[in-house]
Amino acid sequence: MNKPLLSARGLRKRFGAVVAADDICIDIPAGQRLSVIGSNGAGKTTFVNMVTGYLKPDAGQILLNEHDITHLSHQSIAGMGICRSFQIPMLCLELTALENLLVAVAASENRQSLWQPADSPAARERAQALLEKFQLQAYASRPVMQLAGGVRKLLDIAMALARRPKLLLLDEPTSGVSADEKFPTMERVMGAMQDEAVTILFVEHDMEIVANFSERVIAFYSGRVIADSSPAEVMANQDVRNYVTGGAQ
Ligand SMILES: Nc1ncnc2c1ncn2[C@@H]1O[C@H](COP(=O)(O)OP(=O)(O)OP(=O)(O)O)[C@@H](O)[C@H]1O
Repeated sequence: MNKPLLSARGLRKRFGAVVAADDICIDIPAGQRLSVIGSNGAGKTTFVNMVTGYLKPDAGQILLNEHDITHLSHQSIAGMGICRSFQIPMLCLELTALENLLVAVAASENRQSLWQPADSPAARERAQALLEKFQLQAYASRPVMQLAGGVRKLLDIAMALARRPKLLLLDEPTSGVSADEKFPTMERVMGAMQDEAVTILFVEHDMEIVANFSERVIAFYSGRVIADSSPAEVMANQDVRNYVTGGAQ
């Protein structure tokens, strides 16, 4: 494999007696679309939090293009090209969808105050382009508090993409989205990424989404990686059947 974009080496994290990460070693090459699966409490969000700087590992190293980012703040890590969305979208509810995006564009321009939306023509153009990419134009001037959960999810992901990240981590992009809307939501997300040079890792519980939208699957159980391969191989793995999919696949 070429030098990985991201390399997690021996990551460990405990919360009291709970082992949330137990010697996690993962290399991610640029351009890959990969998913992370695992039952509740397996350590998926802990991994995302450590890679994005929201949580510091007790041990181990995280390298981005061979630079050690383990001890950097989440703001610095975002500035270096690793961005994320959240299980519960982090949006300003009083602001409109467009204003939220302008805040994200402002952050990507390293402006002094994040809370003052970027108002340059170029920033507006970027925000509008993101609304279009995610087919959210109809919501541009609606306050976020009036928007449905699925729309908020898409907006949160669009905001993460505003920074033109090298690596984008999506924490359960379809959670809270109705069963009928899961596929269309993922299609919109992946469609929006198509002409962006971005590597995507998403955490997902829905195995159909995993099988259809990722080329590599990493399965977590009890803070450990128990499988890391193609979707078909991971779904057929006995440990994955025992501890993740419950033998349903
Ligand atoms: N801040 C924290 N304080 C204490 N325990 C935590 C904390 N964050 C996570 N944990 C524990 O660490 C373990 C892994 O949690 P994590 O959120 O990473 O799991 P997950 O795989 O993302 O689960 P889910 O699918 O439910 O989101 C769980 O047992 C969880 O309760």
